[in-house]
Amino acid sequence: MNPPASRATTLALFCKVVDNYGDIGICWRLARQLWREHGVRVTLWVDDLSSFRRICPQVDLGAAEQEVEGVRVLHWSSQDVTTTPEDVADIVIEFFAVDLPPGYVAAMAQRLPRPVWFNLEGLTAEEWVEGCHRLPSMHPRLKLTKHFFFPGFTVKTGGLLHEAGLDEERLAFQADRAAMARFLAPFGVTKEEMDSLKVSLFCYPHAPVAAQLAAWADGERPVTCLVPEGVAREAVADFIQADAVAGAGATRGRLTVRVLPFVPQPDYDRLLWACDLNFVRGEDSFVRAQWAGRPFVWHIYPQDENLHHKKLRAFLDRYAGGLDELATFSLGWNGACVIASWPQAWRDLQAALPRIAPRAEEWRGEVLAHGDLTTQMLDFARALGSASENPV
Ligand SMILES: Cc1cn([C@H]2C[C@H](O)[C@@H](COP(=O)(O)OP(=O)(O)O[C@H]3O[C@@H](C)[C@H](O)[C@@H](O)[C@H]3O)O2)c(=O)[nH]c1=O
Repeated sequence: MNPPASRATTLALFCKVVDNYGDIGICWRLARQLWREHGVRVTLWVDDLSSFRRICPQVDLGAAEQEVEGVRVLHWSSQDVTTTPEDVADIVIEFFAVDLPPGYVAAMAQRLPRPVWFNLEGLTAEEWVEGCHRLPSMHPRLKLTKHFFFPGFTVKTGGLLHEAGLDEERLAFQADRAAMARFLAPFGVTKEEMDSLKVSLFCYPHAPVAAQLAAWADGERPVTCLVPEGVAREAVADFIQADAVAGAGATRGRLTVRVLPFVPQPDYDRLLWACDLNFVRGEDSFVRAQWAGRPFVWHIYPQDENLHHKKLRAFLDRYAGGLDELATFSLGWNGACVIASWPQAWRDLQAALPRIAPRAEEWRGEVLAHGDLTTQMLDFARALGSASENPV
């Protein structure tokens, strides 16, 4: 899509990879959408190019500066950054409260008009975020104000990342069995496996994967489990009796496990769309599973003192009303309740899938009615800009 002819808004997005792929996954998604759909010139500062490359193979690991899909990417390898006020973007986003380079902040304070500054926070369904979304925080020394921006599920939050045209693309794909079969074939999925219950599996190492694989193997219905390389490595290797590398797989009982390569982000969406049930984790895959319109089980990122169990319950309270089988299974999957029998918990969940599927579609509509995160963020930035004679 061509950017508008007038001077484009500029935006700097600072991303530190704490671990795994969610931090860069979210920032990359946001950066691409800002450019493609809103014509915003984005500079993405990221400290870990290797993690970035796993979800976006075009990334050059050796480049201090590069352009990827219209986004300027800078390797943020040190806090020792010198920037002039003219080089500061109109909008500056720190992701998950990262410390911006002091030199960049000093230049922000000198820039006229001042940039709009956001701290983009993590996603939670808890109610308190509604009171914190859009709150200002003054810099203790400099003439700068930062605003908190909270993603979320309700009208009083900033919404979720969702690209224009995503639903049309997804629905066309899901309506085309041959397209789904063509997509899955390179991963070894056969015609027979297309007729089985197709499950994608993305979780943290502490999930009870071995018990679940056993429940599938001993279950009544054929299941094909597609698991990206590196996920639940030990349990998968035990099941297939071989190294869990991409291309490996085995069938035991009613279960076939296939190990997939880690795919680029757009293909991960297609994987979720092609499966009947998705196990997802963290933040970004959790949101993408919601857009897939299919039942999913969430493995939440673990936190100290089991704080994450509270967050999981807050989400299930919003999502899984009347779907006790899903709530119980999800709590058990996350160690938030004891499951007496995995095979039984699975049978219960499987029997409930036809009731969960319409809820997945309904939920999509409910959440999207409030608008997407990127548009809401830009609208807020513009409102702040015009209020302070600071047009963006
Ligand atoms: C499995 C797979 C995932 N992906 C992408 C989808 C997502 O953008 C990304 C995975 O990110 P997530 O689902 O968020 O899970 P995650 O666990 O990888 O990431 C995170 O979770 C956050 C809550 C934490 O704050 C982070 O520190 C981080 O741990 O990887 C691919 O592109 N290809 C693949 O094959």
